[in-house]
Amino acid sequence: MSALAIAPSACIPRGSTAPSRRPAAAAAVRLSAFRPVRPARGPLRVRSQAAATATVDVKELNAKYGKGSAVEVKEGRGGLPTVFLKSAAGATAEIALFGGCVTSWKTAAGQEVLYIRPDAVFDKSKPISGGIPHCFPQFGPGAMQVHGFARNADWAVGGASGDAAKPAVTLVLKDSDYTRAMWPHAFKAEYTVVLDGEVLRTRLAVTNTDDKPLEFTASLHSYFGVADVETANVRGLQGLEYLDRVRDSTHPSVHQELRELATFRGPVDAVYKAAPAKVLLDNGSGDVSIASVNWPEVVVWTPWTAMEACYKEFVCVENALATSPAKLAPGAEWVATTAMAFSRDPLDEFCASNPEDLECLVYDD
Ligand SMILES: O=P(O)(O)OC[C@H]1O[C@@H](O)[C@H](O)[C@@H](O)[C@@H]1O
Repeated sequence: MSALAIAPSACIPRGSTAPSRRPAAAAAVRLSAFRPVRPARGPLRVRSQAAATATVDVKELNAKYGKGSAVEVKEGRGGLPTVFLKSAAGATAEIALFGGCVTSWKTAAGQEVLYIRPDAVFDKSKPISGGIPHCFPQFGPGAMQVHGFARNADWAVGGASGDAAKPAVTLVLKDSDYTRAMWPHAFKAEYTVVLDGEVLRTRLAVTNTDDKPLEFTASLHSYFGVADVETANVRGLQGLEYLDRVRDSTHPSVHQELRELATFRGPVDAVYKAAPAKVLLDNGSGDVSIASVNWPEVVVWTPWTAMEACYKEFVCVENALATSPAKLAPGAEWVATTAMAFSRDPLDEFCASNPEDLECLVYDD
């Protein structure tokens, strides 16, 4: 199993990762102006209201929206109705209707890019802890449950495309008694996931279907697997102002990112403002490129030892609209897109099949 594969039920043993050859990241952290000074707040609690469940017949859905092997609707993890995409290039993605959550994205070579936490459950008793959950209509903190309700509700299938090169599905979430109890607005959220060759594209469109204005915040809470959080880094954030939420997410402190490579040596919960069109996550075996349009912020999060069992194995790099709500007049629409691509480091690829080669026997301290 790849070091970045989704953990089945427990954290991946440390020893299972390929030899690391990235002392540069460790050196970079010494230049850092940013040192988290105390551990993250205790174990994270998801205080969510009961999920908005719906009973769906996957066979019926597949008959309606399935497109051969390019788009299939069937039971996924935990029996959850899930849309499976497979592109002609051989990449795959899985999107659970519960939460509209992308739970897997694999390259044609079978490498999992996303991460599911070992404490994730697939029984709708809480949001799926991993993959790409939605934060909507509140990033938080705020009046409603942390990260809103969209990750805790069943989305419907609104359409699918069987274009073999780039199969796609559109999921839809509309207001219901469940959502209006928390947020008194009529809305429609349409989330399109396209597997364009090996590139995972998303498009989130939110429409105010009410007769009064609404405001919301949001993010794609993307969990990415990393070989080791201490050798992972994020590029593209240098010079940006960020809000450090580790001590207090309600009253974050304001800083400027000085590092070219944002590395991890403690808990990080940072909202980077005025985010660039693209950031890169070095996950230890290559770069995950995260390009976006109209997501104005990037949230970088690692709980560190607050999640002792698995914190080394993932980093969240989230496309976000966290601090300044979008304001929609009746009938207005807000749209944001992302394109995520993974390019494997050629040396890593070589070392996977030649672990004893001299060039591969370089270790961090
Ligand atoms: O709800 P989850 O998936 O455990 O994630 C919680 C974290 O999500 C991050 O987006 C926030 O920046 C953190 O403050 C928060 O703790």
